[in-house]
Amino acid sequence: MSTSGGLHPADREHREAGPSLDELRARVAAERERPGYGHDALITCDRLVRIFSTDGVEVQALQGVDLTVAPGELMALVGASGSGKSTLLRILAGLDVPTAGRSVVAGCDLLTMGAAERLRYRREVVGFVWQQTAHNLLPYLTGIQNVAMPMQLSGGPAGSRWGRRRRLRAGRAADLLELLQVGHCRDRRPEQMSGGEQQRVAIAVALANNPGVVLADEPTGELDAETGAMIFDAFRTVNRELGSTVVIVTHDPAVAGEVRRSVAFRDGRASSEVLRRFATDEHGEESVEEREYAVLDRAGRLQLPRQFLEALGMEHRVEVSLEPDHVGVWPEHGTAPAAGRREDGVGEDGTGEGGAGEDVGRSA
Ligand SMILES: Nc1ncnc2c1ncn2[C@@H]1O[C@H](COP(=O)(O)OP(=O)(O)OP(=O)(O)O)[C@@H](O)[C@H]1O
Repeated sequence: MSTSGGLHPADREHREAGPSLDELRARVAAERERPGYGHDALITCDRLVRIFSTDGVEVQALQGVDLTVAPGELMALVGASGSGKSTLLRILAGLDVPTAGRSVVAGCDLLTMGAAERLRYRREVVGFVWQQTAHNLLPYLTGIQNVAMPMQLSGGPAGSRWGRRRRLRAGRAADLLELLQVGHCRDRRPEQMSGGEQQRVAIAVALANNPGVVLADEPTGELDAETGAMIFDAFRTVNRELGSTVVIVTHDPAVAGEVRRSVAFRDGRASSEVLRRFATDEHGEESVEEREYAVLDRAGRLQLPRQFLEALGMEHRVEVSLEPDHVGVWPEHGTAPAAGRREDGVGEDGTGEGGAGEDVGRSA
């Protein structure tokens, strides 16, 4: 590994001498005072692993996922089939337990929760909406009864008498149906609703106990594009008006393109993120600025985009160089396509950004 390029001689001398005792003490003190990973997040996944064993064959569905989601975020998880998105969502929903690692949602540790706490977690801390519209609702109950059911199961909202509690539940259920623009479905059973209406009622059900987090697995997967857009609008309303944190797994590029942050999964890990900024100019024209980042995990690993590796013939080993403001990654000596690389790892333009290497870590 080369770490020379671009350093000031005084800095290089300092680095070679190593840190002084005072510097080491200061580092230890700073480390001790540093807030823990995910301290300000609502959802924290820390090196999360899930291994399935079927007939003696092990599948590593999650291979050390690091992910934090801030309170009030509306974000998407995307990625190829089999990359681990649904496995992660089921763990976050409290329906499955990770093999190793740590995951904390709204202060609840998903690895150590007991059965009673897990039940309370699933009823009150998270709400979920699944792809199959039919799975989200009880077929023999009306819209309003479906929304009131989770409140009934958890005993809320609090009130002194049974009759009063029932009225409060019915009032909140009706309010949620109105918020999601399906007030007209209050007395209809699911078979009397369209697919889009069923999903909006399902979102109301997910919100019944006022959970901090709403998880949705392909909620637009069974719907046409127009209805899918309406469902996504419903999630946006929930996020904006009720402050719920929303995580949506989706294959739908239209949905992924509408959120500020989408995290792409690859081979059981979060591999890249797209952050978007939506702006409206003085003429009312809307624009989106997108920036794609590779995810650097807590062990310092990152996945370079597959097309970068293929374009530069990188495999097995790469050369890495520390530059003053970024890290350069180069194909192993002698394996690169010829263009733009000098022996010292600096591109032909002398900037440290040679055409054959990938620079990572440059500040955004
Ligand atoms: N219960 C299970 N038993 C065995 N293997 C499983 C189980 N659930 C998931 N897997 C495997 O784990 C890997 C990740 O699956 P997962 O469903 O999380 O992927 P995904 O990204 O959600 O895919 P899709 O977009 O197709 O739903 C896959 O290889 C899958 O076959």
